[in-house]
Amino acid sequence: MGTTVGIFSTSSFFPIPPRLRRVPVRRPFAVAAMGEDPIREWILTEGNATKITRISPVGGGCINSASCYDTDAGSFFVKTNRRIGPSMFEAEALGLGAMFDTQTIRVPRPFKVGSLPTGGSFIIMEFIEFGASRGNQPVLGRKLAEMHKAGKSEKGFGFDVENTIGSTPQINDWSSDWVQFYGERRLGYQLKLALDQYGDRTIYEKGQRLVKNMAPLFENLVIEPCLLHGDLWSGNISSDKNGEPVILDPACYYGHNEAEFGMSWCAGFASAFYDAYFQVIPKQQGYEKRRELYLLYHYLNHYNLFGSGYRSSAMSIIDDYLRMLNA
Ligand SMILES: Nc1ncnc2c1ncn2[C@@H]1O[C@H](COP(=O)(O)OP(=O)(O)OP(=O)(O)O)[C@@H](O)[C@H]1O
Repeated sequence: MGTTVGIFSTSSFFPIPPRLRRVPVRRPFAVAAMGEDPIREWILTEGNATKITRISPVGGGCINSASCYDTDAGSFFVKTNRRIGPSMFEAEALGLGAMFDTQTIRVPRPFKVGSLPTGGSFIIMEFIEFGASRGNQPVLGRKLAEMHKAGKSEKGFGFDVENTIGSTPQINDWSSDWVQFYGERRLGYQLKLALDQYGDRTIYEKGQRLVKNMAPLFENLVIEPCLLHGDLWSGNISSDKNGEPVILDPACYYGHNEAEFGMSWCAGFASAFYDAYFQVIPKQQGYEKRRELYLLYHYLNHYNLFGSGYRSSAMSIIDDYLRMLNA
């Protein structure tokens, strides 16, 4: 039988919503399957279903296999990965759980993470029926800002676990200093990766020069750590059947709210999105000067993940800043 990941092992951590709550009545065939299939086991016990009526594949993801489990207690969304242990899904569940707890923007509620007996891991979460539209931009902007406002951290900048941005590790060790955190754990990590995997000394050295000289971009700012989705691009933004925005597949950490716009080059945010956002959290002084700095992390990550097509975007941002900062 697959092991379960400690903190997700009881329904009290992610209690089942009333819609899905039922007294479990187990059938003999369900008992017979226990232990061989921890997904089925959870759904038929803590998931409060007595029978699974249909399992259908859900397309769209690149990294994992996804399915919808229809049951007499509602539907569950399940992702499995046959190669990777549960730490990746554990990080996803912690991120989803943190966003869910803000009770602001809609995210799928995570229920359970565990290992598969044949190797690999799984995550079970709330199934969301998506609508046709990508959602209302002003509502998305307002709700995202509300999440940023509500998601506070007492530990500073970082997150309780490492997670991934695409498939690149994202280091989240806590820090009380945002400029240091962003310089070392975000830009510095990606620059080192480019040096190690491509031998790209030019981007590494110029990028490090920027990191050492970027403090003036943050002068006179008070930066409160707030909960970020961390990977907010159009593929991770949807809407439910009522048109409410939904955000998925996060790489959460507590950071400067402006860093959330780092993927704006492929997120399709309209001006109505930004207007609504800044009505809840006003723009800070110097926002425009930092915009490209926050894009840089994601361009570097794309360079590291997908190759040289993204190098020139990253390099020209670095060069522009070095000129602007006389560094
Ligand atoms: N909670 C959910 N309920 C219903 N459908 C979902 C839910 N979460 C994701 N999906 C759908 O399943 C598809 C795959 O999910 P996801 O994108 O999280 O997969 P992945 O392989 O983990 O990630 P990636 O997109 O990075 O490859 C998505 O395109 C989305 O349409």
